Amino acid sequence: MTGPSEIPTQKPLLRVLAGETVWPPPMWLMRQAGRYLPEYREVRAQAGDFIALCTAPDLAAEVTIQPIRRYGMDGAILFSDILMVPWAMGQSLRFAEGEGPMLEPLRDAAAIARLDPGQCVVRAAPIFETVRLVRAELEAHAPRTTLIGFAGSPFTVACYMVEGHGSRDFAAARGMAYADPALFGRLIRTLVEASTEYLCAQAEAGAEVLMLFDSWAGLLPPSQFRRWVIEPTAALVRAVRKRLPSIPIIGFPRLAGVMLAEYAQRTGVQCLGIDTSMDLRLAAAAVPPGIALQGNLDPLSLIAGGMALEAEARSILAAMRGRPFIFNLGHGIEKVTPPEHVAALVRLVRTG
Ligand SMILES: Cc1c2[nH]c(c1CCC(=O)O)Cc1[nH]c(c(CCC(=O)O)c1C)Cc1[nH]c(c(CCC(=O)O)c1C)Cc1[nH]c(c(C)c1CCC(=O)O)C2
Repeated sequence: MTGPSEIPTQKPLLRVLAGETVWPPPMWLMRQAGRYLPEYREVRAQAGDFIALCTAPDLAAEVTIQPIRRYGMDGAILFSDILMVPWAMGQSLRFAEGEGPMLEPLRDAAAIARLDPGQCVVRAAPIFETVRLVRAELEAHAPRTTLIGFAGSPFTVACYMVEGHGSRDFAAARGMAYADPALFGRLIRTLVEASTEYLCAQAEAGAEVLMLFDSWAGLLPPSQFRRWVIEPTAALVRAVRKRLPSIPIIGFPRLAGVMLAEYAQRTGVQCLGIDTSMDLRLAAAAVPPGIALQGNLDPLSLIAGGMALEAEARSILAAMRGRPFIFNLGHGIEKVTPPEHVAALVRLVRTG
């Protein structure tokens, strides 16, 4: 006899995160809502700037759903940005056309002390409303699609907060971590605290999975990687789990290389996002077998389409057959990607 609590969830992405092998694998694409879609550009123009779009629940919910409507993806990722946490703690932020994000850089103790982590979930309230709207829409029209909430990992978000903008090496942030580890540590702890509340609020509003984007983890040598990536991520995962014991968490420590195994063993995540540089078979051999993998098609192959795309996608499927796996890109989709190439990829993956 199977009681109601033992009936397995039917959502393929949640089954994989529970450690099951599902084939063909569930799929979604990082940055699947974005400028390569004409329907996104239309809503974006209507919203005005990017922050206005992230904080307008109707519009943010609409763009979150667009790739589900068009492609029937197994995962819908909340439309927002990792820099909404610093914004919600009071750091000034704007997205300048062609320049990416611009923040008022945090360079000293006074600037870090002015951050208000307690304000984070208050100012981010419209984002949780977006989560509620998307979840209701998915339950009504796409009941097999899983809603993914997210935050940046403390280290990557701290990189932008200290530097004030994107960078190839985040020298100011990494320099602070060496020169004044107590100060950098205070910023990291503030981010762990605010991100815990922020992620729990997304889950309470209806997010079924949480993902941590650590785009710049790979900049750190091993000792620093343990201190600023593994330890804060483990603390964040523990704090979220204390409140929400069963929520699956995907960690994405981009360019972690050989540190991936230690990240998998020590952070407590159920699934690892794998970047384009990593061999999937080596990643699978390096991590505990119950941990699902997600990735790692090169977004450039999706721009090219045709035989190049087909060969890359098939080699990923061959490497991952027989283990818990979620098909994805290894990095966000590029804005020049032809939408019909995404459709071709979905057809290919769906036929396994
Ligand atoms: C580092 C980082 C950021 N944001 C994010 C990361 C981690 C992943 C990565 O490494 O790419 C994560 C992110 N950003 C966005 C999402 C939404 C969900 C999704 O579809 O994946 C997610 C999960 C929307 C966005 N975030 C941003 C856009 C483009 C804004 C626009 O439409 O003008 C989108 C759709 C802006 C953004 N936001 C950020 C940058 C560097 C930029 C500028 C780059 C660009 O312009 O493409 C910070």
